[in-house]
Formats: sequence, C-alpha cells, structure tokens
Amino acid sequence: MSDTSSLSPPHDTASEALASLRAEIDALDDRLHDLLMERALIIERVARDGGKTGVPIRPGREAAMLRRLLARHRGALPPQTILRIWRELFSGALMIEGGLTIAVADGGQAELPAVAREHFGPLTALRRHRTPSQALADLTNGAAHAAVLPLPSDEDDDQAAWWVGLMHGGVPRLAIVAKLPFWARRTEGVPQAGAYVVASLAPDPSGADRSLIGIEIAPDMSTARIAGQLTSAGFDVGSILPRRAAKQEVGYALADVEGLVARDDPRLSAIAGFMATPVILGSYAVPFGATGPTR
Ligand SMILES: O=C(O)C(=O)C[C@]1(C(=O)O)C=C[C@@H](O)C=C1
Repeated sequence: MSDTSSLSPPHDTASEALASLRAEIDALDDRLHDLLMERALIIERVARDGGKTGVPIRPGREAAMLRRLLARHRGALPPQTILRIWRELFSGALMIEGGLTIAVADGGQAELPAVAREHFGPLTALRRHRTPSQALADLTNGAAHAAVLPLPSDEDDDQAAWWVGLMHGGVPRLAIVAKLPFWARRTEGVPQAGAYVVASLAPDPSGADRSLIGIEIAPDMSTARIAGQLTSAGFDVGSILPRRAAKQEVGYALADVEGLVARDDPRLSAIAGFMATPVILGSYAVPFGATGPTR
C-alpha cells in the first residue's frame, strides 16, 4: 500500500453549515430509500398478482414513464440522472419479477454490448454473440428474453440483414419492441451505436411510437416508388432502407412509419404494387430528444 501519511485530510471550511446540510441529505436519503423499498413491495405484487405472462419487459410503459418524469423535471439535477435512476429501478424491478437475460449480437460493432448495458443495467445478464442469428436463436430456444441487434444498414450482408428473416416469421413470433439508445442526445464517450430490441412481445404502446414495415419488392423498384405506395396507402413514411441483392428475383425494403401500426392494419392489405402484403416487424417508442425520424 502507498504511504498516505503526507496527504492532508479534506479541509472543509464552514464545517457547521456543511454538517447540517449533510444531515438534511441523510434525512432525505432515508425518505428516498423508504420509498424505493415501498416501490419494490408493489413490484412484488405486480409479479404475484399482475397477471403478466412471458417476457416481463414493457418497453412502451417504461418510455411513457420516463417521458412523464422528464416533462415534470425541474431544477439543477441533470435530466439524464433521472433517466439513469429509473433505468436502474426498471432493472431492479425485473430482477424481482424473475430476472432478465439479454442476447447481444456484437459482430462488427464492439459498442453494441455497451448500448445494451446502458439500457438494461448491470444487473441484467448479457449473452454475447457474433451474429444476429445466434442472438435470435437464444430467443427461440428460451436462453434469453430479448435480443439487441444492430440497426440495419445498406452495407449488411445476408447474415447481417436479420430483419429479412423476421419478415418470414416462425414460432415464437418475434417483433422489434424498442430502439436504443432511448436517450437520443449522445455526449462524448458514451456508445454512439444504435440498436433494435427484438422479443416475443405484443406491441406495448408508449403514446409516441413508430413502426417498422418489411416489404417484398421487385428488385428494380425505386425508393421513391416504395415511399409513394406507402404514402398513398395512408402511411407517414420516415425512412426507407431498400435491399436489392444482385441476381435475385425479389428485393426487400424496411420502412419506418409514424405511429403504432397493428399487424392487421387494413392499410397493409390495401397496398398495391409490392410482391406480397407488407408485414409489420414491430414498433418502438420514439427515443427521448430525437430530432427526426431515424431508421
Ligand atoms: O409495469 C410493469 O409491468 C412492471 O413490471 C413495472 C416496471 C417498473 O419498474 O415500473 C418494471 C419493468 C417494466 O418494463 C415496466 C415497469
């Protein structure tokens, strides 16, 4: 051990004032702690009497709670501190509800596990995989509750384009249920990568949501035409990611549209001009502080 004898003790002037302020902080901490323990008792009742089944996370509810708290937040405490505290509370609550395991596909993006950790907290078990299909296999065989997968890009090879596989379904029916990070304003040093969370979970509205539509297209169909077809069917289109593999008879497109669109939304079956009826791949709560539609 190093010799600390030469270090001077912290020298606080006005020590009486400081001691009294610290006593106020301790008293408040007791009240906060009492409230947290009381909250945990309610979570125990949610687990026992709430009638929840399957994957315990409720991404829409979490987003709505965070938006509500951030909207009423006043004073000097950084709003992001509020988000961090509540994310930790959700993670503790989910421990009470039986624990959570998340599969992460980190192939090519070392930042993805960090984004998953930022969202789901240190209490949550993370299973790291190289590819999206390995992470998705964790969902189908019950090894994880949800998978954190990279945002699709037009440079993805077949292996990386996990959303095309999601279009063709299977059991359990998987859906995109959240977009990370929820705190959209990124500061230096935090992971910059984005991700979707996929789980076997029914849509969980947050009050401000967007949906993702998977479309089979003729390989030569332009992005403008895809957008036009969706718009004339009544969708408010944010972005479109086309995928046209060489020498294939069918291409794909991933469209991001406004609102929480149900799988049986009549606008989907009314759309003309695509190779098959477009399918809803899921929806997500619009991240806090997002300035415009993101893919
Ligand atoms: O409301 C629920 O369903 C809960 O499980 C409670 C709670 C919370 O801590 O408030 C925890 C996890 C969910 O993702 C959402 C909310």
